[in-house]
Amino acid sequence: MIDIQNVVKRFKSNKQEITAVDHVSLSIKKGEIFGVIGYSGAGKSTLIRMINLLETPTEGKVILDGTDLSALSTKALRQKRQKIGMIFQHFNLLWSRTVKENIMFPLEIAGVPKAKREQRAQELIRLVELDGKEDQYPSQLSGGQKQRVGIARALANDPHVLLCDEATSALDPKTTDSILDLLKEINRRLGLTIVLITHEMHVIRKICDRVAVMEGGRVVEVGDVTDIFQRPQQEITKRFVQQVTKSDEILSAAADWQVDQGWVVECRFMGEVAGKPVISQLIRQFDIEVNILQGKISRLKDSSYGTLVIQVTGEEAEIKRAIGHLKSLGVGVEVLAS
Ligand SMILES: Nc1ncnc2c1ncn2[C@@H]1O[C@H](COP(=O)(O)OP(=O)(O)OP(=O)(O)O)[C@@H](O)[C@H]1O
Repeated sequence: MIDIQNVVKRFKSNKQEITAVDHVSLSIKKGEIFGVIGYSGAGKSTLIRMINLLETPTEGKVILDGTDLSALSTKALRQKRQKIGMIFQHFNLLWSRTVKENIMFPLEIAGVPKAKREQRAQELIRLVELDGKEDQYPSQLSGGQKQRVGIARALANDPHVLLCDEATSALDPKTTDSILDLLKEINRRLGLTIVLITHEMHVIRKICDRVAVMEGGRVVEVGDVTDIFQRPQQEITKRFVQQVTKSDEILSAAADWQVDQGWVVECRFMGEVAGKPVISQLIRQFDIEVNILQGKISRLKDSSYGTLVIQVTGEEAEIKRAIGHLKSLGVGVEVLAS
């Protein structure tokens, strides 16, 4: 659906050259929610803006539904862009227009007749649950409601792809969740492909099917969200996963855990193994004691993921055997202190 092929973007400023995106290749499937995560300056915005050619790649190609975007004439590109909706961190609404007028604006540009525009705007207002707000101005709306207008406007021309540029970064956690639920619902109902960029693993965890991790302009890791949570490879990915799997209490307690007694071990459960009485079996099978220090269950888009921090005491060789057994069951194990 979206093929990003060896894309590079360099910016020249003050005689300096910055490589914002450095040889990135990604293949995004039709109907999936694909997330790109990275810290500030990683190149996420530049990358997502190359998907609709708001930024032109210095090298490489972006192929959308089989069409090389950079090979299109200005007119053909404008038409193609109507099928790529975009929403932004700061909503980018027209402040002098009402909710309905904002939503009708892209239809006006596309030359859709007035009656049809009105009808479509009403449908979209219902979809994003803004009934009753159609004649209000953006300044009269909450942040979440403004983003709902942004989403409705982005969907006006029935796009195949929705690009989300840090769409929830300006919102509080509860509103963030309601906007993420809406995006998930739109993806499910309309089969829309969604590409989002974020610096929050919570966003990836809640709605994405796959994720790419960016650092210094490069994609350093890519995979299914469930796999990335279970087996993060790169240091940066591990840090992002920790954002949601390790509570602040675990992180601060980790510094204090004493090593004088046994080992402190973090176990990560996902899928089938999460439903099994693994710890009670462990105590029965091995000559060890287990003390539960912390536990947390996180919901992913379609599954759940649990972390449990335990203190294991006993003979070192027996602890090692018990840990080996946990690993053989598919439990992710990390020794935090020994
Ligand atoms: N128009 C531009 N001119 C010059 N440098 C730019 C331009 N746009 C981005 N950059 C630089 O490219 C690098 C990547 O920026 P980009 O905005 O894509 O990163 P990001 O991951 O989206 O970060 P943030 O979340 O802070 O926006 C940064 O070093 C940035 O300063």
